[in-house]
Amino acid sequence: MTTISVSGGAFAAYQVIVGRGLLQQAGARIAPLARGRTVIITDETVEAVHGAALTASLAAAGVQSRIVAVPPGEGSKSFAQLERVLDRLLEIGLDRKDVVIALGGGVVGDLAGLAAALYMRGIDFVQIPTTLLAQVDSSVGGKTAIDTPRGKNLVGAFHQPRLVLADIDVLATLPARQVKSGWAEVLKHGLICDAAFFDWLAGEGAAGAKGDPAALERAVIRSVEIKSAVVGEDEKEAGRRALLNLGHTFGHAIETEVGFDEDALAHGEAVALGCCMALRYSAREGLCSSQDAARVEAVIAAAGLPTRLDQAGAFEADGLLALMAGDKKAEGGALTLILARGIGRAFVAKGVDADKVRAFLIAEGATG
Ligand SMILES: NC(=O)c1ccc[n+]([C@@H]2O[C@H](COP(=O)([O-])OP(=O)(O)OC[C@H]3O[C@@H](n4cnc5c(N)ncnc54)[C@H](O)[C@@H]3O)[C@@H](O)[C@H]2O)c1
Ligand SMILES: O=C(O)C(=O)C[C@@H](O)[C@H](O)[C@H](O)COP(=O)(O)O
Ligand SMILES: [Zn+2]
Repeated sequence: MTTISVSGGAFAAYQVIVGRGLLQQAGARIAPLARGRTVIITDETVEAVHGAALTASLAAAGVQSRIVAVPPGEGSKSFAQLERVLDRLLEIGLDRKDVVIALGGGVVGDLAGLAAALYMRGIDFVQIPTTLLAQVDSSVGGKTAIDTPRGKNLVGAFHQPRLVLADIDVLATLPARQVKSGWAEVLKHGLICDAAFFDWLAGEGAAGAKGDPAALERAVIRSVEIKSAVVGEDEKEAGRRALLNLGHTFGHAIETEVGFDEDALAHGEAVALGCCMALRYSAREGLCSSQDAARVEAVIAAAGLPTRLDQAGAFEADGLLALMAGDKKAEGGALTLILARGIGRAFVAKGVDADKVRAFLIAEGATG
């Protein structure tokens, strides 16, 4: 069992606990936070697989719980599901002392976190992430959001959880494609600031992408260490936190163009492709070596993730560029990209020349 503390800035410090068998201990760990009732927000798939274990654990610790389940998938990060969840919380009659528990992947965490941020102007919530992606990334740091047809995560709030329980055992039921998708965000953390971690992920640690629990546990711990240090320094993305967006300016635009259809392209797959594009753009601009860009592509491909635009579909350069200009990091219409001087050496590039990006997108296979 490893405990990582997330602290800094204006938010109350909290613990991320990573280990095995944590779902069964969840009731005892949540009981000190839950002065009244809890509502578990989950999706229908996760409810069927892990809902009973959580409710039993809460009941054994004397904590009352109700379940609100949304349909699985990115489509639930919507105004419609947010309204439905908030209405259910009102119907159940939660008060400000009660606690929301997000049991699920990044979709559930982002939606439940936003509902908790809005409900009575903000109540406590606990994250129990059940996908690799949610354990290494979305459950930590307090970004909550829904999508709109105009772009990813454009409506949201910063609302930090009170506790995160990352149980490696729950990943045993995760489909292989979802493990790989989460692996993309793990690789991203190495690419941002830890070349030695990236080397391990590319070698011995690569077993994690195939579901090896020991490799997964190490990958979750190191990812949470990296992410929590960044969030502690810069909760609201005034500066350094934007590094966590490596691969996302390209990736989010591509996800939006495919209509948030995760059967076509899951978030982690878009991030994998986006990281390859960010490294290739960096190499094209002479910022990093083409060998580094090629190595990143090879490692990402070996993990079974997409590396080339045509693997995600057919795109128009201007459509992608318009979405990138509407990204939350853009300032006064000027593009911000996360680029790299090498593996483990990402940096925030502001005021990136849109004409150069357009030419790059065409070179990547988008139509002009
Ligand atoms: N807030 C953040 O900082 C942050 C960070 C990264 C990603 N995200 C967001 O996270 C979302 C993607 O999250 P995701 O990849 O976890 O997808 P997801 O939440 O849609 O989960 C993927 C699928 O796995 C199923 N599932 C979840 N846990 C399972 C388990 N243990 N066993 C079997 N099936 C299980 C779900 O029902 C779903 O069908 C995107 O919307 C992305 O924008 C947010
Ligand atoms: O926590 C962050 O900060 C991140 O950028 C992590 C990303 O992996 C995640 O997908 C996040 O939701 C993207 O944030 P956004 O601000 O670009 O919507
Ligand atoms: Zn992401």
